Amino acid sequence: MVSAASSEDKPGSGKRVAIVGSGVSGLAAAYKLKSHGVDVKVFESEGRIGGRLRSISRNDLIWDEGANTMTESEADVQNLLDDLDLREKQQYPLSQHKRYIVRNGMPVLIPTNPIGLIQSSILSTQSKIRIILEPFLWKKKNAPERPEDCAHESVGRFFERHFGREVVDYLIDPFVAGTSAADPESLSMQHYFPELWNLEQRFGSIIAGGIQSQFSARKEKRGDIRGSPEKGKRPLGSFSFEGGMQTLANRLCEKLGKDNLKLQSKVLSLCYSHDGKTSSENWSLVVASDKRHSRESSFDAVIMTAPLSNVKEMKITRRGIPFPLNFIPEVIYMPLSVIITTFKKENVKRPLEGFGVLVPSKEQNSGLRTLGTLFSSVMFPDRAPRDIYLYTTFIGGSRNSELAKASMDELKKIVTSDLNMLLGAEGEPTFVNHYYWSKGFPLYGQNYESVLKAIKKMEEELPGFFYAGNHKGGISVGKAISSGCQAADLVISYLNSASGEKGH
Ligand SMILES: Cc1cc2nc3c(=O)[nH]c(=O)nc-3n(C[C@H](O)[C@H](O)[C@H](O)COP(=O)(O)OP(=O)(O)OC[C@H]3O[C@@H](n4cnc5c(N)ncnc54)[C@H](O)[C@@H]3O)c2cc1C
Ligand SMILES: C=Cc1c2[nH]c(c1C)Cc1[nH]c(c(CCC(=O)O)c1C)Cc1[nH]c(c(C)c1CCC(=O)O)Cc1[nH]c(c(C)c1C=C)C2
Repeated sequence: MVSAASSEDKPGSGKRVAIVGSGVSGLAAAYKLKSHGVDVKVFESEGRIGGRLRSISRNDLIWDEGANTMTESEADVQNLLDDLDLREKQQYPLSQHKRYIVRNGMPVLIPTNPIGLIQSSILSTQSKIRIILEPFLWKKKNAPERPEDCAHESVGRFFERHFGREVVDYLIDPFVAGTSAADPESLSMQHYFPELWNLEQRFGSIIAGGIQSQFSARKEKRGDIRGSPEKGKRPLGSFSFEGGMQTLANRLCEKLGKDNLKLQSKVLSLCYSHDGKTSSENWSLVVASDKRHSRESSFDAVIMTAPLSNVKEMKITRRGIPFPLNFIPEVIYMPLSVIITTFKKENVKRPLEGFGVLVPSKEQNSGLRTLGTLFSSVMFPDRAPRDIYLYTTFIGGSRNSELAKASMDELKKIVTSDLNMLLGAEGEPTFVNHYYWSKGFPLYGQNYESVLKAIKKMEEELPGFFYAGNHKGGISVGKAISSGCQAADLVISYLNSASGEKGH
């Protein structure tokens, strides 16, 4: 547990760490370090905390313009929620397992078990048979032969080999759109679905491998539950908080204390100056705030959580010599618009219960142009008055990157038309709001290996420099938290190490 450290075993006492970025990874790292007695300072370029957690309360409505839900598969997340006393604020969506994919212009419930799959109209009989027979029929002969080709295989190609094209078009394409705004051909299988990629490496068939590893995971879990009854009782699945996802960032910030946070403070440059005598207080930062530049000195370590595209713009010097960042590759980001609409319930003729609906690329032929819509007020009834539906619709991603930056008027027309076709929403929405993310998510594409290499190079060559956030190990909120906690652990070991210089 993060808060378990007693005052005697607080190894970080008297040490100072700078954290760049107040997204969930930076805040989680700062909180963990503070719990270990480290003096932390978080620098945030914007005038608000949370980064891609961004909830708005207005006009009796609550909505999220960034992440809408999160999961707690990572132990770091479970510990953090316990420590922050956030359990009573956790909100589980109603009927969250009801999720829909559009086929022939109409939402179809996604099957959640083999019988459901057989009964579902989402796939042809041929594809269903192919899924059932995958343990026997999967095409090893089509698998890339050279390990390097295997490492570069796309998500689309991988699933096509195992299940055929229709599964890619009607299950994988909408799934990756709904979890990364990308498309199956651009994503790297090894990096986007590492567990499934490993299953193929180990078992060949992903169905047989999946069943086998689920079986062992259940056995392990039964052991865990016996040890910790509290955790075993928790409902599985995604959740948010009263007031939206921002509640998590706000609680982290409260625990950190306002004095440890500097808003509107954009980090422009970092300087590591080891004087050869002490291994501490070697880092200083130049920060731009209110049109002034100031130097913030005497940090023992730095955790960088700003997107790599922002890091690339920073200047770093090491022992007085510029440390050029030209080895950082160009990261591709998914642009995305998030559009909030509300409709009077009486005007929505075919409302659906559940989490939301995803639109496969192929369904653009039916005239649909959105990526998907979350049924926000159906999931969380306190997000809108009782007689209103609030929807959160996503437009853009790799499928339609230009459309992501369309005007509010154009986006409103698209959303109104799609919700009319999918849910029978009639007339104009009673409220519209729009937020544009020019760099919504980093793409875990074919060049992702070079992204990881660049992060490793910075961490190896800059003593006391650590990188965390959604460019490393996964884009979900849970993975970003975990990445922040892991960076905090590495900083604690670094501060503890006798030399304090990771061998430099
Ligand atoms: C529209 C959208 C929907 C999403 N939905 C979900 C979802 O439902 N579930 C889920 O699990 N995940 C979701 N995600 C992903 C998830 O929200 C993010 O991956 C995660 O919040 C990223 O956290 P982070 O700390 O790594 O980065 P960020 O939140 O991006 O934080 C980085 C911070 O660094 C700051 N910064 C940048 N440059 C500087 C600088 N030079 N100096 C100081 N500060 C700087 C930025 O302002 C920012 O606050 C969604 C993301 C988006 C955009
Ligand atoms: C249609 C576009 C999008 C929707 N949500 C997002 C986009 C781009 C963003 C997003 N949503 C989730 C994540 C985390 C991914 C992860 O690696 O865990 C991100 C970046 C959560 C999520 N959303 C869906 C799934 C299956 C998940 C994983 C967690 C869970 O199972 O709850 C599906 C989904 N996303 C959207 C809709 C409408 C939808 C399903 C109907 C919107």
